[in-house]
Amino acid sequence: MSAPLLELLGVAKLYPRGSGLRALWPGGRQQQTALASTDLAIPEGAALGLVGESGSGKTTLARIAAGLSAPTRGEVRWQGSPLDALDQAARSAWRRELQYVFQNATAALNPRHRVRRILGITLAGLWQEAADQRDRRARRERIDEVAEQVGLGRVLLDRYPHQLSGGQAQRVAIARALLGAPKLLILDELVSALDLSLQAQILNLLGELRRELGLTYLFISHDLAVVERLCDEVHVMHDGRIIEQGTTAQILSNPRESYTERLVAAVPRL
Ligand SMILES: Nc1ncnc2c1ncn2[C@@H]1O[C@H](COP(=O)(O)OP(=O)(O)OP(=O)(O)O)[C@@H](O)[C@H]1O
Repeated sequence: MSAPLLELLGVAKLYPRGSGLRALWPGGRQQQTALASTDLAIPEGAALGLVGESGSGKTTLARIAAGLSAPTRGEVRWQGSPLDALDQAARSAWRRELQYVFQNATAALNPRHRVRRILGITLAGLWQEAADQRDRRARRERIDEVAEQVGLGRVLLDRYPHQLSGGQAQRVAIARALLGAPKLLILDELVSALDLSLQAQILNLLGELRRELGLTYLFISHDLAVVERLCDEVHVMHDGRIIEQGTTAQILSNPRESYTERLVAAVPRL
């Protein structure tokens, strides 16, 4: 059996707590556990949801999983290899194949460039790193291809980020993440700021992309109703720990923990 695409082994994150004079006192600087020792495996093709209230540690876990933040303890493995042990070629493949998409899509886009340029800069960087010699025309074609995949009309490629709606900006953020043909997308509160009908559109798009491109998702949300629409499996976080995990159907119909019951009770039923 092949190794999971991504694996966290005993990963934990502590932050110093306390500042000012208290921190100078012996024993005054305590540590706060943002993430207690956590194991997590994401097999290729999975759509795994991570739910929990604000402050439960979801983003801390996601950032460590993406290699954006170093764990205080434990190890992250990509396709079976510890991140620290990846050689240069494997590291550059990992950077391309794992993409993190943030909640606030508009803020993540350079306001001074049109969308096509924003995507072009990312693509040029990816191809340069891979020593890919393809020319400007090929770059243009790849951008058009990805824009089509995410349902972004050509007209929108000529707009500046501030001229985009929230849903359009999310599509640009997803398009940018797709440029390098990733395997795993880490989607952090991607649809939280959108109204319900736009949420549904983006979730449908993510479902289609998963089927068409064989993508794997780690999908983070405080809202179980959103996770339910996209994920096969759910991990529930509370106080820096995964307290419960199971298939989405199991979690929704038969939650074990009272904390999970409360999240389930908040899911609107038609
Ligand atoms: N850089 C930091 N320094 C100190 N404490 C931090 C830092 N980042 C996160 N924390 C703390 O770690 C805990 C977990 O935060 P985290 O952002 O991972 O939760 P979350 O579930 O993603 O919540 P949210 O949805 O509000 O972002 C919180 O108590 C938070 O205050």
